[in-house]
Amino acid sequence: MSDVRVAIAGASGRMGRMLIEAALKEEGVVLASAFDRPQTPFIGRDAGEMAGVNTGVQITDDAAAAIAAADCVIDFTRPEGTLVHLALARELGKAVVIGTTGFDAAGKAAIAEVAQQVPVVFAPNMAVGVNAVFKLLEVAARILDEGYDVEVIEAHHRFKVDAPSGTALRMGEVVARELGRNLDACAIYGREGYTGERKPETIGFSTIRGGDVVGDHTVLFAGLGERIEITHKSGSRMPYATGAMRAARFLGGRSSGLFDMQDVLGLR
Ligand SMILES: NC(=O)C1=CN([C@@H]2O[C@H](COP(=O)(O)OP(=O)(O)OC[C@H]3O[C@@H](n4cnc5c(N)ncnc54)[C@H](OP(=O)(O)O)[C@@H]3O)[C@@H](O)[C@H]2O)C=CC1
Ligand SMILES: O=C(O)C1=N[C@H](C(=O)O)C[C@H](O)C1
Repeated sequence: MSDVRVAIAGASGRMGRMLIEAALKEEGVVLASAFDRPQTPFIGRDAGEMAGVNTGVQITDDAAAAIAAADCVIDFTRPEGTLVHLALARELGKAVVIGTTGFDAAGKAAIAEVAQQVPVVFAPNMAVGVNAVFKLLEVAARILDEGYDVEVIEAHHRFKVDAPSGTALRMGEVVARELGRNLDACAIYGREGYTGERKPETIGFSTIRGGDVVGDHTVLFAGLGERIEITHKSGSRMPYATGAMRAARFLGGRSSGLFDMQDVLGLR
């Protein structure tokens, strides 16, 4: 199979930098372009500068030209930016890997619609370990289907803008699906004041924000007399970035369709 030429959106962001580094290392992937918003001070600088590498690819503020130069755009930015880049990818007939979290229902519907015309991987967490945890949660929920309260706890760095994390929400969705519940109806996002006793069918979410925590997620199944905790801790952003490269390679040769990392990793 031929190399996949990737365009990195949000090139100077935390994930953008990591994605550039991963693209330079990953076999079968070529860094075609990198772009960011016009106001960032990194426009015109070499995409590898922050990793101490000269790539010959300059960060541009011309998203359309950057996407046109690639087979696949990899986007970890913000929902509003991703939707603009997605529309450009559709016009230009390019594949899209979306790692951005925090979409509302309309944003998710827009992604599904574009995926009818171009291939898209859309996943809140591209790390292999987290995707393994999604499978472990299916098994745990099937076994612990009665008498256990489900709580999802996540911690991230102080700069994160959405809560709960996309990963925490997906964990809640996975467990709710296995338990035959609808997450929209049973989720409790934080508690305060006189809450009354916990309702057994609820799935609670707790969010911690602080310092430079890369990303920790725990799903707690709490029964009377025992507790089971399934935890994933990220020590680096590189597993997200290498997962995104796998996703870009997975899309090579596909003409349309909406996929997630479970598809990419063959875990479906
Ligand atoms: N799926 C996964 O595996 C992972 C997903 N994420 C998600 O990726 C996203 C980015 O995270 P992170 O890298 O930490 O964020 P950063 O804020 O560090 O980077 C975001 C980048 O996108 C740019 N940007 C912001 N708003 C827009 C916009 N409206 N249009 C175009 N570009 C924009 C920023 O530019 P500027 O600096 O000018 O604001 C910046 O370069 C988040 O949604 C996060 O939850 C993160 C890690 C893993
Ligand atoms: O913003 C982050 O940093 C992360 N965001 C993703 C999420 O919202 O789940 C993935 C990871 O937890 C890091």
